[in-house]
Amino acid sequence: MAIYAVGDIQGCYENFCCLLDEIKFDSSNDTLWVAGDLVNRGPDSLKTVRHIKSLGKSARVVLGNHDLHLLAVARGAQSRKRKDTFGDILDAPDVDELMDWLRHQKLMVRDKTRKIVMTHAGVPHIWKIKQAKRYAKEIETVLKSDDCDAFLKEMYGNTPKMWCESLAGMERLRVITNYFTRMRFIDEGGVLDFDSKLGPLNAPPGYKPWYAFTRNGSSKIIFGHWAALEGRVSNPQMVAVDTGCVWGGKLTAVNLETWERTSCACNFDERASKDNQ
Ligand SMILES: Nc1ncnc2c1ncn2[C@@H]1O[C@H](COP(=O)(O)OP(=O)(O)OP(=O)(O)OP(=O)(O)OC[C@H]2O[C@@H](n3cnc4c(N)ncnc43)[C@H](O)[C@@H]2O)[C@@H](O)[C@H]1O
Repeated sequence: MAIYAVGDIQGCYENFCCLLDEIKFDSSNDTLWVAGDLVNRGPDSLKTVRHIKSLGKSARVVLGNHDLHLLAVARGAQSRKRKDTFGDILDAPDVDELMDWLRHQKLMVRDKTRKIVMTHAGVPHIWKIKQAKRYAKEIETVLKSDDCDAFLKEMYGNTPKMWCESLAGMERLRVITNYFTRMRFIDEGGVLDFDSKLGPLNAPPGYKPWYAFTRNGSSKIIFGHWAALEGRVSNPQMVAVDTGCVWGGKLTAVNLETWERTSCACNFDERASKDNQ
């Protein structure tokens, strides 16, 4: 009865299968926490989503920025970008079923007994875990509702850059989405930076990696999103699981009881494939 967390798969289906074999994942006994960005940039988004969906209750999934972007494109709220590689999903006969499943996934999952939470990008120090769970629910609720398309259309953008409890409507939903799915560097007051995607030593002046701020409480936070971290963070309370599979790195699973890491080297490099075009 093991629990594993896996980082950004981004359509690297072969590596995903290799990793499941490597950890001897048994869906009738084990649980897989999937830290978001199931799709895009990699070669097999369709197979990846179908497989994770087929795991049923054995998989607990949070949505990443690429998953939300796929939903927006599939539902006609946004146009497809040149670099998007999820055309296999858009053309699939079961696209509606898959997208319906996707929009019913979470922004944050929590195991209160084990004191573990997972979101795609992290949880800012300005929010307590209980508060964050409430904000995640606001997005989950709108995704499942008839307002889903209106939300996906207005979701894009970098403003507001900072949380304020009095925010309402789309501004509130957009900033919550950005903390959960796009955050890397923030400042003491919680202002988000959207420019730097490099490693933690490249913080813009006045900013730090979100996980470097002290937070109260003992919950461990599992997150993906930030490939340049290569799965390493300075704070033992945080567990980074994006090891840049789609960028020529590895796909990693972390056992959430023993904290042992298992990785499969990638056989696809998005950067190399771009260079060869
Ligand atoms: N509310 C919203 N507003 C706006 N857009 C929204 C949105 N919601 C969803 N989106 C969508 O989000 C998508 C992402 O946009 P982008 O931000 O353009 O996507 P990206 O560069 O591929 O970043 P990614 O999120 O994949 O991060 P990663 O760390 O893996 O990769 C980042 C970089 O790190 C580099 N990298 C990887 N490994 C590294 C390493 N080991 N060392 C250094 N750099 C590394 C890579 O080369 C890469 O350039 C777009 O489709 C956009 O439409």
